[in-house]
Amino acid sequence: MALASGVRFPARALLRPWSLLRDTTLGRSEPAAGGGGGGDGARLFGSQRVLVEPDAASGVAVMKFRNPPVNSLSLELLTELVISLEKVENDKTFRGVILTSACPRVFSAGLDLTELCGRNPAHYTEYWKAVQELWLRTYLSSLVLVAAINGACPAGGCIIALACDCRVLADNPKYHIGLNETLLGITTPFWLKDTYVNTIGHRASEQALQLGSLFPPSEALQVGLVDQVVPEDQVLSTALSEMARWLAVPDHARQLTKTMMRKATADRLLRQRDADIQNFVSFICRDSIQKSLQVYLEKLRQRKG
Ligand SMILES: CCCCC/C=C\C/C=C\C/C=C/C(=O)SCCNC(=O)CCNC(=O)[C@H](O)C(C)(C)COP(=O)(O)OP(=O)(O)OC[C@H]1O[C@@H](n2cnc3c(N)ncnc32)[C@H](O)[C@@H]1OP(=O)(O)O
Repeated sequence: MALASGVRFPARALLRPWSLLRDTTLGRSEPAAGGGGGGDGARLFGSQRVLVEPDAASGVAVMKFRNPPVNSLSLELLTELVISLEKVENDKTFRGVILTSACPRVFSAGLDLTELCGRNPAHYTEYWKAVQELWLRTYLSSLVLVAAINGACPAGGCIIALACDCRVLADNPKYHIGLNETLLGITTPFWLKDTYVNTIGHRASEQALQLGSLFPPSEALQVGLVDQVVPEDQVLSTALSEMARWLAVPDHARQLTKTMMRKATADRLLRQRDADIQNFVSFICRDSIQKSLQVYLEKLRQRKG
């Protein structure tokens, strides 16, 4: 499936894109902002791994990741997120989206490590294209995007949050946020590094990226990684209040300003997407990198037991 940013989608999505969007239980989901949650609109926008609760009256859709146990960014979740965002974006009823998690205690565990281990170069190519596509689509969205971070938010989870216009984090000391890639033995690509620098500044990024820092809420607020830290049961309502503040600004002026602020960062990737994919594939295929990732994944699995 060719999208605006030029990416082709997985073969199964290309053949039957909507096959990824079956089996929605959206009609039974809890009410959205303003109470419009369960109707046909929800069915139209949502999918198996992405619940969408649209509220036409406010022009806001709440989009919930539902890929248990930890919302790891599998190829399927990445694809469904892009398709859901595209659908909402194409419906002029909507001016804003709140991104949040339907899984308890985790916003997103980041890239799905099983997509990065033991696969072939063709798979890594397809996967990295999907990562790029989600980032471009969120980072350059004309909608207002607010992240309602209701759980742990490492690595790829933080990347989604960083692409939003505003971040509200639940005040739970277990809900760490940051780019911890170095602790897995991998590096952050330049376009994600740029996004970090744009958000928390050069010196703070230099330290946090090298150390793989994961910040608890108070520190995340202090460093400017999130805009608000609120009690857990107030994350969604605070995100809705933030959304109202952003939507009070005329769309055209806000959108032009957003583009002005973000274009240079996005263009750096757009100019060298293929090279970035090649870099990623050759990096991830290295024996040493595969070994580091497998050790990390094994530690995660053992930690549980
Ligand atoms: C030079 C060119 C550029 C090269 C670029 C290279 C790479 C890309 C770089 C950057 C982009 C981003 C990278 C990433 O996102 S990598 C992923 C990093 N994520 C993490 O480190 C988080 C790991 N997870 C956790 O810390 C915890 O799971 C949690 C999120 C805090 C939740 O804790 P909780 O206790 O609730 O759950 P468990 O730990 O018990 O996990 C349950 C279950 O899920 C499995 N799991 C967890 N995280 C992942 C994951 N990211 N991918 C796949 N699977 C995951 C975990 O192993 C458990 O599985 P089990 O089978 O044991 O049930």
